[in-house]
Order: sequence, then structure tokens, then C-alpha cells
Amino acid sequence: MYSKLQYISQGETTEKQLYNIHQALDAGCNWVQMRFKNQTQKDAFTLAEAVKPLCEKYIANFIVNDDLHLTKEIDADGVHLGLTDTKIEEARAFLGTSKVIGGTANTFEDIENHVKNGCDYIGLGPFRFTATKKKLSPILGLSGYFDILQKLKKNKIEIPVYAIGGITLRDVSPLMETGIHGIAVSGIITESEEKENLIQQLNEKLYANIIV
Ligand SMILES: Cc1ncc(COP(=O)(O)OP(=O)(O)O)c(N)n1
Ligand SMILES: Cc1nc(C(=O)O)sc1CCOP(=O)(O)O
Ligand SMILES: [Mg+2]
Repeated sequence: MYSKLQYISQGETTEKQLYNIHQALDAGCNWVQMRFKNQTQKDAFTLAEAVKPLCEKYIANFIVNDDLHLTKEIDADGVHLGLTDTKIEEARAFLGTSKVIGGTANTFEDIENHVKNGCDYIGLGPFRFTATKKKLSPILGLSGYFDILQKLKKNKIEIPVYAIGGITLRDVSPLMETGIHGIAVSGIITESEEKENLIQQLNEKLYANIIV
């Protein structure tokens, strides 16, 4: 089963991205999505080439945002695709069954379609406003998650759902109560000056109801 915490990288340069990813791994993240927007193919490749062995060293899952070809070229663990990116079924045909494919959703219907098309997990958002992403879909809030997760249960649709968008530490427990699997965060980890402590606290809340 996938980890309950996914770190989405930030940084305007390859150096800053690599630094942020390294810091997140060092502080205990074991799932990284490399999100490096508006870059040349060369810079994205250079970064991915450095992130891959780093994630291997930390035994972390490494997925690439948007770029299917880079995912294959670099042999990353998978890709995350949004509603206006390559279609999930096309990505599955291109990558095969061994790669993880995540898909963005904002509604129950988005999730239903992604499941039909072979998606492995869902990034459902935004929870609230966030400056990390431009052109946000309608904000869901806690009640939006509750309604969608109830509908999934009623329709016996099972897929790990990650909440995303402006999530802070104090949002985690109420969000988990809606039935989500975990969270995907960028800003809180990137900007934290006590990353190890933050990640420990996030994981305590994310895994609070797991009996081992
Ligand atoms: C886990 C997760 N969920 C949603 C997104 C958003 O993807 P997308 O809508 O394609 O937007 P960009 O990230 O590409 O700007 C995500 N990246 N990760
Ligand atoms: C990349 C992304 N996608 C979103 C969506 O709603 O689809 S919100 C978002 C940004 C997540 O970063 P932060 O934790 O800093 O808000
Ligand atoms: Mg995208």
C-alpha cells in the first residue's frame, strides 16, 4: 500500500529543486513527486537523473509530474497526470502496468473515470486556496471531501485518495476522518524550518488509526 504522505517538490532551478527534495527525503519523506514547471526538457531530465538515485538511496517512491516520456526515459516509479494532461488510458498503454499512475480529480465523476481507465491513486483537490498551483478547480473544503468519499463508499469504488491543496498540520485529522488515504503537500514541507519534526507529526496523524 502506498505511503500516506506524498511530497510535491518546489523550486525555480534544478539546484533548488534538488536541495528541496534532498531535504524532504532526509527529514523522512518516502514518496516524492518531482514537479518542475516551465522548464526545458534538458533541465527536467538533468533534475530527474539526479533525483532518481537519491530516491533509491532513501528507499523512496519517485514519481514525475505531467511528463510521461520523462517518466519512461528515466525509469521513474510513476507519473502524476492532471485533468488536462495526457489521458490516463493513454498513459497506461504507454507505461504498462508496472508504473504507478496518479490522476487529479475534483469531483466524484472524475474519480469514477480515472478508476475505469486504470489509475492507481487519486489526488483530490483543492482542499483550500493555495498559491502553489495556478488555475485551481473549485475548492472542496472538508464537506466536499466528506460528500465525495461517502459516494465512493456507496458505489463500492476503492482507490487510494490523497487530499491536496493548502493542507496544514491541523487539517490532517479531520481530513482523514472523511475516509481519504493520505495527503499530498508541497508548501508546508518546503517552507518548514523543522522538517523532521513536521513530517513526524504529519505521519502520527496520518497513521493514527492503523493497528500494527
Ligand atoms: C497528488 C497530486 N494531486 C493533484 C495534482 C495536480 O495535478 P495537475 O492538475 O496536473 O496540476 P499540476 O501539478 O500539473 O500543476 C498533483 N500534481 N499531485
Ligand atoms: C499541485 C497541486 N494540485 C492541486 C489540485 O487541487 O489539483 S493543489 C496543488 C498544490 C499543492 O501544494 P500546497 O501543499 O503547497 O498547497
Ligand atoms: Mg499536471
